[in-house]
Amino acid sequence: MSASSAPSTFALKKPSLPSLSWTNLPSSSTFNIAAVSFPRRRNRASAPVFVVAVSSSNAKPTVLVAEKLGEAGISLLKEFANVDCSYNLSPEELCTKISLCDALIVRSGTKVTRDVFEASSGRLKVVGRAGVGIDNVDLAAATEHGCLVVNAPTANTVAAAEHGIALLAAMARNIAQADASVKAGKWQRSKYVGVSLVGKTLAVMGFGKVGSEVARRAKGLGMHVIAHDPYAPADRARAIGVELVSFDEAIATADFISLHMPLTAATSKVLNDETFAKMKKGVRIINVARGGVIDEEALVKALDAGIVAQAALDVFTVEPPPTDSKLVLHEQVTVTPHLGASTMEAQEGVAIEIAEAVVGALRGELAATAVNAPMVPAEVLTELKPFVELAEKLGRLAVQLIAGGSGVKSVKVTYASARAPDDLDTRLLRAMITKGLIEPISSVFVNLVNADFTAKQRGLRISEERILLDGSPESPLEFIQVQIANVESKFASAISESGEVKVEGKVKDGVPHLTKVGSFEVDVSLEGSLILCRQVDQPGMIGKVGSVLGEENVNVSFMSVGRIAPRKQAVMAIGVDEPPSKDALKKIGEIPAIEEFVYLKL
Ligand SMILES: NC(=O)c1ccc[n+]([C@@H]2O[C@H](COP(=O)([O-])OP(=O)(O)OC[C@H]3O[C@@H](n4cnc5c(N)ncnc54)[C@H](O)[C@@H]3O)[C@@H](O)[C@H]2O)c1
Ligand SMILES: O=C(O)[C@H](O)COP(=O)(O)O
Repeated sequence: MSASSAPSTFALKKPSLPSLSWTNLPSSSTFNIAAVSFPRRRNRASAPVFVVAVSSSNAKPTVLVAEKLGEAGISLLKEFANVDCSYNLSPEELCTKISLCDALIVRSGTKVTRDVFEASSGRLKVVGRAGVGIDNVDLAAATEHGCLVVNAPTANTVAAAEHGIALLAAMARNIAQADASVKAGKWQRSKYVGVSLVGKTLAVMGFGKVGSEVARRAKGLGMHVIAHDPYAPADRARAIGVELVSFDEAIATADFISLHMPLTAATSKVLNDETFAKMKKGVRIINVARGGVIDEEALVKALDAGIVAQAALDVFTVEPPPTDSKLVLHEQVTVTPHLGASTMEAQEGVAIEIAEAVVGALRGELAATAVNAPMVPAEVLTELKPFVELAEKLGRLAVQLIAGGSGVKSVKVTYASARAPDDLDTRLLRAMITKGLIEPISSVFVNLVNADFTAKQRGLRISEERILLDGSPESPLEFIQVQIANVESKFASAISESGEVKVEGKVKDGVPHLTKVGSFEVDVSLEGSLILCRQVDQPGMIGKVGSVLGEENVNVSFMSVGRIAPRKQAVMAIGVDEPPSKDALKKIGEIPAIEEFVYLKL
């Protein structure tokens, strides 16, 4: 943002004439913010979408691909961006490179830490995780830096499930150990007698995409499948003949336990000394989720004690695991080097999925796989579009009405709608009001990803209220009102009866309109910029102001007067296409009946 941007607010109270006070508010036009865009949908018309806000410059963006990505994905990226494929970067090298990149694509091998976001100095707008697990990305830091994180959650599901089944079967029949033995010149047929799968109970821990595919396949092998997942709907499990059970029941009854939950604070080391002790003696464990869900030392002990007969592991707490890892070297353990997603088909699919998500996000489009932004369904977004504009403009107007020195701390937003509260998702509107409130007075970039965080960080409390109106629920909202408490206004008429700076607006024919300022009713479309004047209502006022602007070649787009009563005080709202000069504003202030006025940039 340029510190020398044109003054954007002019405020004057009649008694302070002629000492005109200008307040320099940074103009959003000096930074490229693609706030929220509503692009044409390619497909998945009703798929959930997420809102992104990106575009740091007009030049071609640069995408750093830090781990091997399928060719199809690289080609897609190259159509839109400069692509830098640099693999095996050290953390320091990554931090150095990142300041020149708009997007970063990684798999599970790169730690995208807070240091990376800090080193990017705000340029990094999207992190694409070419896969599912995002435990290698510091999501809190990404959100704080307004950086969108997208993943590719579907393309490797089948590959991971197939790998789980491959490990299950290989472990049960000692395939890896027997293979090594034959290659070592031995023929140990009695040593490698396995166990059968048919009729055995498999507990699937985490009944999401991979877990349910594993369950489906295990049923095909004749296994009895149960699952534990506190968040999975029972009917989805029932539909494939799987019973959802408690954690304790799952681990106590299973002959095989297959792990498919994400690594979170709740799942970290969920298999530990205590939980191994509750398992059936001779249980077999498969892990293609994340190493951290098992306490690896406890697993070694459980293997040695015979509680766990065998384990088959694709993932480890530290990857690669130490070469002297007791777990990896254990005779009863089969290991693979995090190969779950590594099929040709999955890698091609993941590369395309992530390249599309990253390019879309860089274009400011809606990303269907955002991880750190709230989900807003496509149809809701289309309907909310004009209200999103209204919300941002009301925020912008409200904050520009505040007198310099008044800290904005408490903002109340009221949404009036004939729709039931559950039918109105206000997260997007709140984010845009926050953007409108913060951006004119700071250099912070606000988007849907970081709006709530940014507001909190600045001590800005935004409370929301919904008013349920009678009438047709066709439109999602009748009006939005923004009130800022405990502040002084540079335009006294903007203060409501209850003492807050208040602006209210609605959408008419798809265009946002300002309909109330303080307690004055106005009606002016929110396009271009706005002059608000308080005057004594009398004939000729519109003409006088209009001719000052006309002389300056400033085009008036809209004008409306709201008054308390004829010949009493009135507020005139004038929409202008061009910013009036200081001189023109001074002349307006000098019109005798005008008591105060303010020029506001939208
Ligand atoms: N080894 C690999 O290469 C590979 C490949 C793909 C996925 N994965 C990993 O597999 C896991 C599952 O991936 P997915 O795509 O199925 O994810 P998903 O989000 O579709 O499913 C995860 C499921 O775990 C459930 N869950 C969350 N907390 C739980 C808890 N405390 N107990 C039980 N269940 C819980 C969730 O409700 C969800 O249904 C992830 O950890 C992912 O990173 C690994
Ligand atoms: O979470 C995932 O998608 C898998 O663990 C795959 O990770 P990878 O992309 O590093 O193979």
